[in-house]
Amino acid sequence: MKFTKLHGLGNDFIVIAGEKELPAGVDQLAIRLCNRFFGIGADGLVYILPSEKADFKMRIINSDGSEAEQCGNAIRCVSKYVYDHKLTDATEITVETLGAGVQKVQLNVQEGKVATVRVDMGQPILQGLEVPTTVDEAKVINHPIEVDGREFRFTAVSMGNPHCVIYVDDAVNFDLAVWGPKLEVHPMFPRKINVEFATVKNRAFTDMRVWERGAGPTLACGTGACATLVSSVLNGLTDRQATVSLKGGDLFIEWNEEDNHVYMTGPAEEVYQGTLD
Ligand SMILES: N[C@H](CCC[C@H](N)C(=O)O)C(=O)O
Repeated sequence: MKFTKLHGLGNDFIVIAGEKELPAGVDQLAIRLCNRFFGIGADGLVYILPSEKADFKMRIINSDGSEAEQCGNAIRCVSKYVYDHKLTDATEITVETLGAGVQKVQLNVQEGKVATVRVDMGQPILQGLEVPTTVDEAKVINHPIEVDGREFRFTAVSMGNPHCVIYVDDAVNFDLAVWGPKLEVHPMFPRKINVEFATVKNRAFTDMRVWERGAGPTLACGTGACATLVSSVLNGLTDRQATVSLKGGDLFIEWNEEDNHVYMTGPAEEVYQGTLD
């Protein structure tokens, strides 16, 4: 089986194209292949599949074997793959995902290869029960949550997959490995949750570090960056366009007031191709 290793700001994926559907036992395959010592090593396993509604369909399996509804960095990697490997020559394509339906994607090509990608990530979902959380409010903003005797305040945003954004004094040095896993599985989040710790530097720039559901501490999270921007606007902390700076690099996020869609712009890179017996 052929695969291609790609990443978006260090959030890395094993990409497999050419299958008609997910193989049986894909959860166990993802766990095995994503293992950084006994496998290829990645944050997730991504399939490019045929779609009846879009040019391509993307399915993403986290390194713990759980399937996610959406993945911002992976959709940029998939978009780069299909252009660079000549599955399309269009620079505007559509990709179908479980969590956001058919998404428009713009490819910025430099010297014949995709350099950056601008993705329409769709409309954020803010109703508490739809994110989902156990909080039945139209918007869950700065809501208290206690874990191991410490109280945090979170804002809940779904981009098709669930996120809770928490503002801290120093996100870059925050103890992500202690608090991330505790919040990921908190009973307030029925389908677990991706946890973003953010520090707003000014109205156009936010530091953010992420503990991902099903993958742990990744270098970047595209949907998490979108959730962070939406949360920061809801909390009156940033404008509707801002840079979200992650450990692996920066993403430019816009929450358009006219169409209520969130747009994410960032890079995608191919590392190598391989084959598995
Ligand atoms: N771990 C996430 C999926 C990957 C999202 C992230 N890698 C991104 O770039 O959006 C979840 O279970 O919802």
